[in-house]
Amino acid sequence: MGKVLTAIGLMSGTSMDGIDVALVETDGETIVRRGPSAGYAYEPRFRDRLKLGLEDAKLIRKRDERPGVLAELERDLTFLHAQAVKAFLQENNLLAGNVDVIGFHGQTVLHRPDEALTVQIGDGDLLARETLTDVVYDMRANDMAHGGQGAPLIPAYHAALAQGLSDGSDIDAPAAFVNIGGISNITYIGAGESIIAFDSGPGNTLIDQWVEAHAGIPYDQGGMVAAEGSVLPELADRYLAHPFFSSEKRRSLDRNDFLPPAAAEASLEDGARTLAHVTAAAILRSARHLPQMPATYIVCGGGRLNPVIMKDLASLTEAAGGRVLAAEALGLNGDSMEAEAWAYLAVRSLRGLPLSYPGTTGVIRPVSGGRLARPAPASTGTSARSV
Ligand SMILES: Nc1ncnc2c1ncn2[C@@H]1O[C@H](COP(=O)(O)OP(=O)(O)OP(=O)(O)O)[C@@H](O)[C@H]1O
Ligand SMILES: CC(=O)N[C@H]1[C@@H]2OC[C@@H](O2)[C@@H](O)[C@@H]1O[C@H](C)C(=O)O
Repeated sequence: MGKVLTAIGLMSGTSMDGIDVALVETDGETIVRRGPSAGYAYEPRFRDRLKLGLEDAKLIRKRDERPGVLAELERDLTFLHAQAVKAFLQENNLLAGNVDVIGFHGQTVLHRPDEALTVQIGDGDLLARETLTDVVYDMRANDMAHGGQGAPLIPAYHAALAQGLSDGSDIDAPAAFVNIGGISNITYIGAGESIIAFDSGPGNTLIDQWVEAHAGIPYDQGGMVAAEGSVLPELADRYLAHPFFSSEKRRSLDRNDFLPPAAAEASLEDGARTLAHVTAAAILRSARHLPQMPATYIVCGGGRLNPVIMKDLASLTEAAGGRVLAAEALGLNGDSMEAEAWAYLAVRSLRGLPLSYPGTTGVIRPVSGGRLARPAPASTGTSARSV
């Protein structure tokens, strides 16, 4: 058993809605003590800049290139993360000296696993200097360098949480964690130590893009728009017939792999309703690739706050012999789980433990990853090394 470290995780996900921050005390293995968490929303103007950055990112051919707005965006994104850390520490009466390491995901601006290219902007050196704390960042690259998809990485943390749950709760096995973020992913907790995971389909990004384009709102809060509409079966079937769901190889997703419908294809309400259905149905479609259909789906991520998605997910899983639980029903936090994961993975990185496995990303063997940036004295600059 390793030393228990205090880690902060920082996540800016594909929804690009803000920065999630969480504190975890962990040995990077079985000890996981979850501390406080918080979310710091981006200003609409910064969100718009991120969206522009996604366009410029399409020009990237090598992962350290920063064409167009991306260099400035990376710097500003990093400063916003530093501000979030400082606010979080202050709100929780903590000092930088109380934290051993920060796990910094950054913002994915491009993910092309078929070309072994994944780009998360975020300057680890700058964040280390600004927060005066060690920072582990760029955690997806080594997985890709070893034949993995670079995502999802949260499954190692799901597995640690599952070990904690199996002590006390009466959830039916096999269980699966489902993260309904911008994109959804699923982690299957099999017997023994086996975990299988993959991205399972579009999460909230299609709904967000649809309601933003046609109602000028960033997301369908409480599923209110969808609740007024009906599922358009042909449109839903078109999404669910995407080769992603039937391919033999499980492939991680880029935000642009699925695009919203054309304006003329649906009314605002029917479009939102259909896309909510697609989000739920996609999880079940992808679950068919697991060794067994899960008996319990533990749901985290912002999509669990959309009752229309959750109702469809509940009825589809029931029909397949399973049931759905929001993470909170098990004492977990569905909003902060990804940020917690980045804290946990940072400690694993420091200890050289695997972040990914053949069953989670398709990597050739379990591999660690991440780069370490330390806040060195100003005269010598920051020192970064690969871990
Ligand atoms: N109250 C709510 N009602 C409906 N939907 C919500 C609500 N709150 C959040 N969401 C949805 O959840 C999304 C954010 O989810 P989350 O923070 O899990 O995504 P993320 O971390 O950016 O994504 P990813 O896991 O893909 O990296 C929002 O964009 C919105 O679509
Ligand atoms: C490349 C990238 O950033 N992928 C994200 C995205 O958002 C959800 C899904 O797609 C997942 O694969 C991943 O994030 C989670 C947190 C992960 O790596 O586990």
